[in-house]
Amino acid sequence: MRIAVTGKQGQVVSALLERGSVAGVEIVAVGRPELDLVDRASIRAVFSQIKPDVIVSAAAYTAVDKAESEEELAFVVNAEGPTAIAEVAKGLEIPIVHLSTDYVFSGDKQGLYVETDATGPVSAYGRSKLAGEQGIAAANPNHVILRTAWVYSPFGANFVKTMLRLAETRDALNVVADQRGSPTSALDIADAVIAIAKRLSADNDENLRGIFHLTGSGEATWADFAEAIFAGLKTKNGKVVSVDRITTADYPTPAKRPANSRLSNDKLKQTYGIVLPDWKESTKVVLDRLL
Ligand SMILES: NC(=O)C1=CN([C@@H]2O[C@H](COP(=O)(O)OP(=O)(O)OC[C@H]3O[C@@H](n4cnc5c(N)ncnc54)[C@H](O)[C@@H]3O)[C@@H](O)[C@H]2O)C=CC1
Repeated sequence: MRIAVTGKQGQVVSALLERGSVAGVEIVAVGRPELDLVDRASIRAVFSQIKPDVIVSAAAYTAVDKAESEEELAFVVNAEGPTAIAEVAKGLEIPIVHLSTDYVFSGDKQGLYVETDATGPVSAYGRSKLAGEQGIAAANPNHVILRTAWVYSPFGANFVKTMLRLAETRDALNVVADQRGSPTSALDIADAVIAIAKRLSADNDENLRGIFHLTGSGEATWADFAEAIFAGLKTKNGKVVSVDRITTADYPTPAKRPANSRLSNDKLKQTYGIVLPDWKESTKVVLDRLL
C-alpha cells in the first residue's frame, strides 16, 4: 500500500516515514516546493502523479501564537489547502486521513471531550483547523479526521525538546499547571494512522469514517509533563531540574489555550480497537532516543 503524506519535516510525517517501513507500507512525503498548501495548482498536480491508495494530511500552519497575527495565512494553509486535498482524494476515489486538534474546543467542559461535543475554538489556529475539518467533511465523505493534542517526538520542534534544551542552562523552570491534556507521541500517532489507512482502503463501512479523537492514554498538566521529562533526564545523566508550578495567568501568550484539552478516545477504541500507550511510557521511548 502506498500512502502519500503532506509535509516533509513535520513531527507526524517524520514518524510516518520511520514507522511505514516497519509496517511494510510505502510512505511518500510531499511538501514544499512541489506541494505548497497555499497553491491549489500544486495540490492538484502532485497526487495524480504519486497515485496513492490513501492521502494523509499532516502538514499545517502550527505556530499557534503567530497565527493570532497571521490568521488569514493560517486559514489558507489549515482550511483551504486541506479542503483542496480532500477534493483531489474524492476525484481519485481514495480516503483522506486528516490531523486536527484539541484546540477546536474552548476547554470549558468539565469532563473528557467526545467527538459530538460542540466546538468553540478560542484561538485563530483553532478556528483555522476547525474550518479545515468542515471543508474536508463537505468535500469528501471518505475521510477520517483525527483530533490529537500535545504532540511530541524525536523530530522537529516540541515541548520535550524545549524542556531538554532549557535544562542545559537552568536548574528550575516555571511551567503552567492549570491546563490539562494528554501528551501524544507522534510515533504512536503514526502507528495508528497506518492501521487506520489500511482499514479504510480495504473496507467501505461508513462507520470507519468521520471524526475520531486520538491522544496518548492518561492525562497531565504541562507541569506534570515537564516533571516526567526531568525525571527521565535525571536517570540518564544525573542532572536535577525542578518545576515551579505556575498558572496560565502567570504566563501570558498571544493565543488563548483551552484549560481542558482532555479528549475521550472511546470511539476510536470501539471502532478500530486502537488504544495509544500511556503518555509516560511513550515519553520514556522518546527520551531514550533524544538523550
Ligand atoms: N504539534 C502539536 O502539538 C499538534 C499538532 N496537531 C496537528 O497535527 C498535524 C501534524 O503536526 P506536527 O507534525 O506536529 O506539525 P509540524 O509543525 O511538526 O510540521 C508541520 C509541517 O507542515 C509543513 N507545512 C507548513 N506550511 C506548509 C505549506 N504551506 N505547504 C506545505 N507544507 C507546509 C511544514 O513544512 C512541516 O513539514 C498538524 O495538522 C497539526 O495541526 C494537532 C494537535 C497538536
